Amino acid sequence: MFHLSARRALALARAALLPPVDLPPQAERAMRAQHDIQAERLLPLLTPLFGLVVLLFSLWDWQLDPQRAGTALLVRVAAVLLAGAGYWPNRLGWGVTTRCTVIYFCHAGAIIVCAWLLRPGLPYAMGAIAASLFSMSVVTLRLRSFLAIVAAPSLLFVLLAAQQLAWQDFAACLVQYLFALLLAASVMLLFRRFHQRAFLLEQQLLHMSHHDSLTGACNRLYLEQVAERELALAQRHGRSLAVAMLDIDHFKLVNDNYGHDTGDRVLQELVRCCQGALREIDHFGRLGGEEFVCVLPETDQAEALLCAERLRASLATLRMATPQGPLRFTVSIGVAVYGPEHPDWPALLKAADEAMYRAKNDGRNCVRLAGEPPKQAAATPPAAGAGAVLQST
Ligand SMILES: Nc1nc2c(ncn2[C@@H]2O[C@H](COP(=O)(O)OP(=O)(O)OP(=O)(O)O)[C@@H](O)[C@H]2O)c(=O)[nH]1
Repeated sequence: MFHLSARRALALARAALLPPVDLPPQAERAMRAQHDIQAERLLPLLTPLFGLVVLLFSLWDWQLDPQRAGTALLVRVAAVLLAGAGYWPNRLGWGVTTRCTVIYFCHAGAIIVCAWLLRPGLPYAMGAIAASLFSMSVVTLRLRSFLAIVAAPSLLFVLLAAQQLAWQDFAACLVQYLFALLLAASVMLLFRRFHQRAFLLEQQLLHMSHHDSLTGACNRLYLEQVAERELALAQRHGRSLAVAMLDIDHFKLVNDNYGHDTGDRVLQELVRCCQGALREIDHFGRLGGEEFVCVLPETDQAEALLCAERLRASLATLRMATPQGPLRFTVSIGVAVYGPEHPDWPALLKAADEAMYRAKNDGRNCVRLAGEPPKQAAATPPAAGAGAVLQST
């Protein structure tokens, strides 16, 4: 039994000594915003809990000092009513810290004032006053906010204790209060550290579930979600949207002639190059194998063809060093533009796929547009030497 407790204490101490998590500022802001949302949801649920606590305190008041219990009850009820402004979202747009400051000031203030009013005095309520500090150590992840929340009730406590107590009792209460404050602040910092770790882990898991582990491009599932969202936005705002499907030409030959490792490097290099060539608002994902898709929001047909051609040309000029010498590869691209002929994601993807296969049939290393009449001039003429797309040079 003792052994278990010692191990637990050791684990706790080790957790407390965990090095701080170095979250980038943007992730730190996202974590705080996520925590604020959770805390905001929690606040209305606390109303019945604090209501019950007030009721129990009032019963205790009658037990301690029946003569002044009525006045104390009035103080407690007034505090509950005032605290209501913090429990529910209001039109003033108060943030979580402000709402917690109001709630804590009303409740802790009521405990302090009632203890001061009742005959046993403040030392009897030290346990409740100290315990109330800990409830605030989980509602914020910022030390500054925590100190701002507890500042006013702490000042009230010090003033009333100084007025009521003899010097020695005042000093003893102050030491207890400061000790509780220090512990509550440490709990808050520890809670923040655990929260940071959990957030970091969540972000890593999210990234893993959204991205292809080999290339780092979005995976099929995530790309579909993103594309559906972009399509809904395009539909709603009457904006254009295009999709380009890329397929590496004769990729099987790369694997057969250069090995799978080099094949993998080709896929990674393609993703790096395409991501570098696309805009921030574009999305690039791997459908599977050597097939990739670009979702291009706010892009019309002419822009999409230009973008696809730019990708094709920059990939065709890449030279990859391999043990067998430099390797170049090309891609065939099919472009489809959102419109009545392809009104949703599956239709758009199918159209881009068909256009891509037309590019393959037209000799590879070229761009084709969905819905383009077969006899019409090609959007991009097949590049020189497109028949033998994969070459060692
Ligand atoms: N190295 C590597 N190869 C892959 C991966 N996924 C699929 N492949 C290979 O990609 C090749 C695709 O070959 P095919 O579907 O015949 O297409 P292709 O050779 O590119 O021919 P075309 O598309 O007609 O130009 C297969 O040899 C697969 O094994 C991967 O993650 N890494």
